[in-house]
Amino acid sequence: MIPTDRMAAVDANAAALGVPRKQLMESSGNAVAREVRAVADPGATVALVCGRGNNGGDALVAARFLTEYAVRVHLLGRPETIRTDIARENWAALENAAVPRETVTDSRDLDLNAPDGDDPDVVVDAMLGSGISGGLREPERTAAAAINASDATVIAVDVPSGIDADTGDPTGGPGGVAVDADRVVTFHDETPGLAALDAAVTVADIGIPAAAERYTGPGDLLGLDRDPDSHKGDNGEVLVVGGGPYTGAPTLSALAALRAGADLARVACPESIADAVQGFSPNLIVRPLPGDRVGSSHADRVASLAAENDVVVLGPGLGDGDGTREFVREFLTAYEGRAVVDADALRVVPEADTDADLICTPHQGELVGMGGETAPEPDERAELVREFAADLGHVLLVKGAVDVVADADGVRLNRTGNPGMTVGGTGDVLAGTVGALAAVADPFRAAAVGAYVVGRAGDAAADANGAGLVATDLPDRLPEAMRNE
Ligand SMILES: NC(=O)C1=CN([C@@H]2O[C@H](COP(=O)(O)OP(=O)(O)OC[C@H]3O[C@@H](n4cnc5c(N)ncnc54)[C@H](O)[C@@H]3O)[C@@H](O)[C@H]2O)[C@@H](O)CC1
Ligand SMILES: [K+]
Repeated sequence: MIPTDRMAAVDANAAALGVPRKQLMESSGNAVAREVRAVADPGATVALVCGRGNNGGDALVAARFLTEYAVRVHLLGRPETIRTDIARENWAALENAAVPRETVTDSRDLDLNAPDGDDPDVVVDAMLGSGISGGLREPERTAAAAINASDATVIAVDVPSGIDADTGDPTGGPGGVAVDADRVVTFHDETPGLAALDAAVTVADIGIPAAAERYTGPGDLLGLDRDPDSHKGDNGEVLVVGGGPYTGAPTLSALAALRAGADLARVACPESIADAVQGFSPNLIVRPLPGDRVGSSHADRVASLAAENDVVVLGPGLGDGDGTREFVREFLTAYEGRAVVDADALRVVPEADTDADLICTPHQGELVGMGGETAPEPDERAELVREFAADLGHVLLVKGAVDVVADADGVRLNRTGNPGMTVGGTGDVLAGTVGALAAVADPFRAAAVGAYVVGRAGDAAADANGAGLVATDLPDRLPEAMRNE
């Protein structure tokens, strides 16, 4: 089962892998034609009712595959108003091939009958699919009533028009108008709502590469755009807790969080390094903690700072003193929010008793230090990481030439990035980036997208600086890396 928004991401990832939407539409249309053949013999009459989006486009393709049937294509609206290039191209192909078709501008005029006046044997509902919002409007609304009044076998493309593919409920609310389909032919994977319908569902493989789902890609960035009406704070406030033996690490995390879209980045660090951190950038808000190491005496203060933020990034540059471990343990025991845990804070996680939602970002050595297992081959490693994530009850992002993101339910692999990124500090950039993303997306997605965009930023930095890239090259390249194109 795959929710509609995830399907859109997979679709865009497939395009990036070289399988564009038009090719998928060809396979979808072919699958619709196969479904028609399964219910009606050659010579039967088939009415295809097409909307002007890609759902309609699927049926325009199907019409080309149904040469042995008496096909009639009904387009709801004028051809010039078809909304996508690929659907328009498929309409043009029908026109060129003189396939029987008509445009219906007023759906009260929609006549599904065959030329002899008989009911068609099959009606294909391709008015609206996953692009629907709200209840059916005209002309689709009246057309849906005409389809439901017919005695034909009704085959819906992707989802019955007027039904929410994720819930199975009418998009117009209880009692809303929707097509009552006998059969549904859907693509790649079933959306959760289809199981609730009283219709036979066929899931057609349309040739989306498995890698489009398993690997991160540009589709994973869809839906992360900032709401134009948002106010300061709506896009995330991130608290980085770190520093002591190191100054650059918490600074890099905080700067990356800002470049990844956070509205505010605060750094809680020992006062011994507070001026140095502030000196890196006036964009940072520094909260000094007494002394030169973070220790358990700071747990209450950090807990109250954490409460003012959406996400905590715990660990960059903290070091591994005894008092530091105690601090991490105490903090995690009390904290119930979201946190990215990195570096020396990681080894405390397996023994911590916490209700927090954690995203742990170990490299493979740190993973082993936490009690996890690794393997050289990515798929085998992915399964080991998934099992360990399930044991921990947290999201894991294990860094490597291929990054593995896992929780109890799933795995995503990431292959952006390059060997130049083994330089110090890139992990701090990643932790801050994931922190910013975790303020606006669920933890698994934040980890997957974070790995993807930091790798992309690293690839851009390597283009400019080769193997001489340094971690400070990365944050400024994040905005470009997060652009979905
Ligand atoms: N991987 C994929 O995502 C694939 C999708 N395909 C097809 O593409 C479909 C999605 O295409 P689109 O995104 O173009 O969306 P639709 O074809 O569902 O149509 C969306 C358009 O309908 C209009 N609309 C929205 N809500 C409406 C309402 N309540 N009443 C009347 N009109 C309304 C809007 O103007 C919108 O642009 C899928 O359902 C599937 O059939 C396939 O072609 C191949 C692969
Ligand atoms: K449909």
